[in-house]
Amino acid sequence: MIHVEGLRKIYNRHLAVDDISFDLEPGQICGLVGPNGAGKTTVMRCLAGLIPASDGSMSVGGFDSRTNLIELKRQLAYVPDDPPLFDDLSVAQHLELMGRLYKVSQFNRKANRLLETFDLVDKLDAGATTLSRGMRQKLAVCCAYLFDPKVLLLDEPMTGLDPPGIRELLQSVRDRAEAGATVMISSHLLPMIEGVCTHYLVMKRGQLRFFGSVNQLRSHYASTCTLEDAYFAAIDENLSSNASPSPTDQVLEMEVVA
Ligand SMILES: Nc1ncnc2c1ncn2[C@@H]1O[C@H](COP(=O)(O)OP(=O)(O)OP(=O)(O)O)[C@@H](O)[C@H]1O
Repeated sequence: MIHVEGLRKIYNRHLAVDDISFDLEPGQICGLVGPNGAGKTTVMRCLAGLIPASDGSMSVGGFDSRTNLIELKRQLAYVPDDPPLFDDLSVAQHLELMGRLYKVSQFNRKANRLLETFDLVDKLDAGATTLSRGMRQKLAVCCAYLFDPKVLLLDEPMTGLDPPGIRELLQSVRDRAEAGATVMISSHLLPMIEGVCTHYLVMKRGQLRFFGSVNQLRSHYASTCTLEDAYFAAIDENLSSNASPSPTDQVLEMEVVA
């Protein structure tokens, strides 16, 4: 469902994502983890077709980003960590807009169920600017879920959510995956995503430190390790034996060579 090969992203002179490759199938939930600035959001934004990759190839649902970007975008929903809502629209109007844009069948049933799940029924007529941080996040998730995308890219979706909201969100991710969606969820809240993910992608300074299933993670690092243990092992791993320079060094070297 998601195929990424050799993805690179250079912002001006900064190599933010360096040669990342991975594949995800329907039903898989991939935790995208790594320290601040690792490149997680950049990977998601490239995959969502919001920013162009500098190199590499990507496809979603078989649609290549270079030749079929519009179809690729139709396959997925991207929920950024600070959802851009429309100031002038209410909660209900956001959902109606999404419903019309994506020609959602059984709109009322789906919208009502989402509003109940994410505890937004009381806020139906509230304007976006009057919503709390967590409510904005919940509304963005509802908008994403409404059209049943095949791929969900959730960037730090638990930020601002209360404990019931976090529980609902994680359960909804499980339900969506069970129904066949492919989910990528970036988070720093490792214990919270640990019970949900089937796969992990660990990044540091633009580079891929680990990609694989939960079982592969366990056998790679230690059979009893937690995600947090594996995370620290992966990001602390000394790559110098591969003589792999840091991304910034690589950009500078490229410039010197040029
Ligand atoms: N628009 C931009 N222009 C220049 N550099 C950028 C831009 N966006 C991100 N970067 C840089 O790219 C690198 C990766 O950023 P990114 O936001 O993808 O990291 P992240 O893993 O999502 O971080 P966090 O966990 O803090 O959200 C960082 O060094 C960041 O400063």
